[in-house]
Amino acid sequence: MDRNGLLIILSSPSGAGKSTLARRLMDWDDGLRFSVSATTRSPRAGEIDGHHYHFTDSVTFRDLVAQGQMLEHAEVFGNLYGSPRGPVEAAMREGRDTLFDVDWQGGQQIRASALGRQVVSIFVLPPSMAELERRLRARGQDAADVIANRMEKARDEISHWAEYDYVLVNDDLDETEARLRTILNAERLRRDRQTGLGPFVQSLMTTERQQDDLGT
Ligand SMILES: Nc1nc2c(ncn2[C@@H]2O[C@H](COP(=O)(O)OP(=O)(O)O)[C@@H](O)[C@H]2O)c(=O)[nH]1
Ligand SMILES: Nc1ncnc2c1ncn2[C@@H]1O[C@H](COP(=O)(O)OP(=O)(O)O)[C@@H](O)[C@H]1O
Repeated sequence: MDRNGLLIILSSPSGAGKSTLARRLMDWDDGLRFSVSATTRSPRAGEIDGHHYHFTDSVTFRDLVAQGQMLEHAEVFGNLYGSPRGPVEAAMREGRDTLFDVDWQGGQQIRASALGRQVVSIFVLPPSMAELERRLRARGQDAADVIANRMEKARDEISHWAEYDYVLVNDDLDETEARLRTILNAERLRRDRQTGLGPFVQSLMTTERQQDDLGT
């Protein structure tokens, strides 16, 4: 395929809504591939191994890193997280766009490696810190100390907002999803302009020249 797959990075402080938004984007567009991360964190209730994350132990995780099998990796909230390289490279060969749910460290590493591809990075902000905490509690997945730790780290994550191409305040979920779709549609047009339109434009210009040659 001659189309270049986009690398789409979604980051936010924990609880701002990026997993929810990522899921909605995947439901909207079945051409998009989600990069399933590996992590040493324990599964939450309802999380499926191989779907939400590849759950693993730290020895295995470090082996994968040593073998160069991680496109990027980082320690977040005391656990290791990383994006396996193989599925991303396969998606790129197929010309498919890949969506990453990673923290700011992952974002920086993907931008730096980039695999020669167009990178689109999006940072999601909560409408307020009080609403962020309310969402973490309402999610009902984490113990009080885990939530406190995530709130403490939220400002560090937010401090990296300016490194991103787009910054969205996730107040109304439908509205934020609509904005994400707009971003994806526009970035795909930009990609097609760069990679797919050259021969077409060339053919238009050649047609015109042939008409000139016939004196029309
Ligand atoms: N660098 C990096 N960060 C990741 C990866 N997967 C998840 N994260 C980040 O790790 C943080 C914690 O993720 P998680 O434990 O699922 O908690 P949640 O964000 O509150 O749902 C989030 O900021 C994720 O974006 C990854 O593969 N690499
Ligand atoms: N715009 C929104 N308004 C209200 N609740 C939201 C919104 N976006 C997400 N949520 C809820 O907030 C909680 C945290 O969202 P989640 O997607 O798990 O965040 P993250 O992946 O960034 O940690 C979930 O319970 C989710 O349903």
